[in-house]
Amino acid sequence: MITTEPAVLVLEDGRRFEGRAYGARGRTLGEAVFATGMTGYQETLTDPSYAGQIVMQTAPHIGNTGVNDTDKESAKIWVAGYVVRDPSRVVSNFRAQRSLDDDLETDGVVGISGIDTRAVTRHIRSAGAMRAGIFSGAEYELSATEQLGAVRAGAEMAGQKLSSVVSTRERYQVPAVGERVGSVAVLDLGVKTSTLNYLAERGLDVEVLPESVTVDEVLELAPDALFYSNGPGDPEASESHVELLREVLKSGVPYFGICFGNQLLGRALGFGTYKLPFGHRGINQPVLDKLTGRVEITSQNHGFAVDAPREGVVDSPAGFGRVEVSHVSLNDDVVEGIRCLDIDAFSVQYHPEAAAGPHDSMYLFDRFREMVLARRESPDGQLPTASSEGDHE
Ligand SMILES: NC(=O)CC[C@H](N)C(=O)O
Repeated sequence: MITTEPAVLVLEDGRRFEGRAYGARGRTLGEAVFATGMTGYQETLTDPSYAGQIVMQTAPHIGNTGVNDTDKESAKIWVAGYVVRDPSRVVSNFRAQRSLDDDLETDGVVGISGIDTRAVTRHIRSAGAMRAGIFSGAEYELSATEQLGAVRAGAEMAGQKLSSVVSTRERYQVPAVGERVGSVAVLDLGVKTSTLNYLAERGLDVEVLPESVTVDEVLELAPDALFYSNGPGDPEASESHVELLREVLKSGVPYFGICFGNQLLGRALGFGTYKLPFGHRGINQPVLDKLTGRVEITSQNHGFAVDAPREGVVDSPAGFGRVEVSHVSLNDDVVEGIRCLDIDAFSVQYHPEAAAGPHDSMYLFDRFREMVLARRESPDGQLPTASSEGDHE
């Protein structure tokens, strides 16, 4: 229900933005970030990579089409908090089952509306993503000093390991659809439902594994391929997943990673990762595929990036052979993809499952399928063929 109850968004640098309570009431803390997608709020909210973040939508009208059970990318809303300008007073869509406000409340997500999201975005764009808090209900009554103190006592995103918060507790399977190509072990670091479906639709039997799985457990499964999903947190704090990846790569299993999985491949290869000032979050981020010269409009949600040379082929500092940056952001030249030339491994920094977003990057799932097929046909290490590389849909 849209109310006039007050709420306040407090940034760690002391800025305060007064608004109205939205969703659950109370206090929430997290990293304030902005997302520029004009559609797809439900997919954004249920993307586990947003755990620990207070997400602000730059699109002014949110909630117009309500929510349904089919567009969820995971079991619940993961954002730590939600900031919008004008929540829709009416829900109007034939697929709507509930209002967004209902789900925010059910999932206990504290939000705020009536915020000049443009002003906050401009501020974050120049000052950088920072810790923030939303205070409503009884928490609104606290003094400004107490609220700011709470925000400043909150955890910084840098250094946080959040995979165990979002990962599945138990293994589960998604069976291959159509002609079976092989099996893929998916390390669930915050995986989205669409990703699993796209892998299964490429003929892969999907085995989803908790993030705490050991190397031996993965190798025991003898998967035809390994996949690392997107996920929240700082890649630098995920050393166990980097170690796991190194061991599996050494055993020759083909690898594809997206977003967090790109950062972890970067680290496994021996490159560093660093925090971007305010990150890339939205569904119209232009990326150049250097291999084909094509530009993709991509769906993105990341605050960290891989530090690797943009030009040419370099040796992996960790001894995995030759590597090249395959994709770059056309906005700021950030590394958006990595390709290994001597082992079967590649990854992208964006979300090819495009939930929400344009489907330009779907070819990457085909590229992965080709890689798995090539490896099965020539177990001694056939690299993907040139024809599969340019296989855009
Ligand atoms: N969507 C993701 O996988 C995000 C990766 C990482 N948590 C980042 O913010 O950069």
